[in-house]
Amino acid sequence: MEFKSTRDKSCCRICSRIGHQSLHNSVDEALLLKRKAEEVQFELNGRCIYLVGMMGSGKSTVGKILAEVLGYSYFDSDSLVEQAVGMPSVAQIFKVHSEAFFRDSESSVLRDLSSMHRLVVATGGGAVIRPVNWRYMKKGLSIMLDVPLDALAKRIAQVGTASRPLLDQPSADPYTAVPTLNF
Ligand SMILES: Nc1ncnc2c1ncn2[C@@H]1O[C@H](COP(=O)(O)OP(=O)(O)OP(=O)(O)O)[C@@H](O)[C@H]1O
Ligand SMILES: O=C(O)C1=C[C@@H](O)[C@@H](O)[C@H](O)C1
Repeated sequence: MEFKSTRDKSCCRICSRIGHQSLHNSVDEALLLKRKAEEVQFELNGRCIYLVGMMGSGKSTVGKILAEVLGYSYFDSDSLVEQAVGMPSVAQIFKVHSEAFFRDSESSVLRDLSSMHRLVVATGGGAVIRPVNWRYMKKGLSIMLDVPLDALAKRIAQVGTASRPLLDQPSADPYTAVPTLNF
């Protein structure tokens, strides 16, 4: 695969509006990730990749890049649960049913995925708390995205906590709530 340099004049005109350094950092990170994926492609031998990590740790962002480079299909397990339950959001599933109901459905989704090949799966932030989920994920390769809590809180604060059932409490702001989650 050929990588086109983005450090040309038109790129920098865009950067001058949205923050040159941060855009170049994310381009560099994506490029590095693509190169690493190419390196491990043949050793994977079709095994699935499960991305685990706290909410906002970058599982979807990284997962889509990995899937594209590896020629894998990308799935988000939260979205699959929403489809299976027939509800538009995790927040609604928690509210109408319960977290336990959501977790049961999440385990069924992971069980079904575990019999497949050539998938990159972005798991839900809380998928790691159930041992049975690890039994399913062990059939592939699991990768933890370990992001410092203050960076996570900053990312979550940028989009708000309304769609985040575990953080959407009257007293909770992400800077104090994220470190209290027991994952
Ligand atoms: N390496 C990174 N550096 C800075 N910001 C990032 C990085 N990766 C992702 N982000 C940003 O963090 C936010 C969350 O990313 P993303 O949706 O990929 O996380 P996630 O782990 O899939 O979240 P969730 O599990 O809650 O769905 C997004 O706004 C994304 O642009
Ligand atoms: O958005 C949220 O608040 C959550 C979504 C799912 O990933 C869950 O796994 C997580 O525990 C909470």
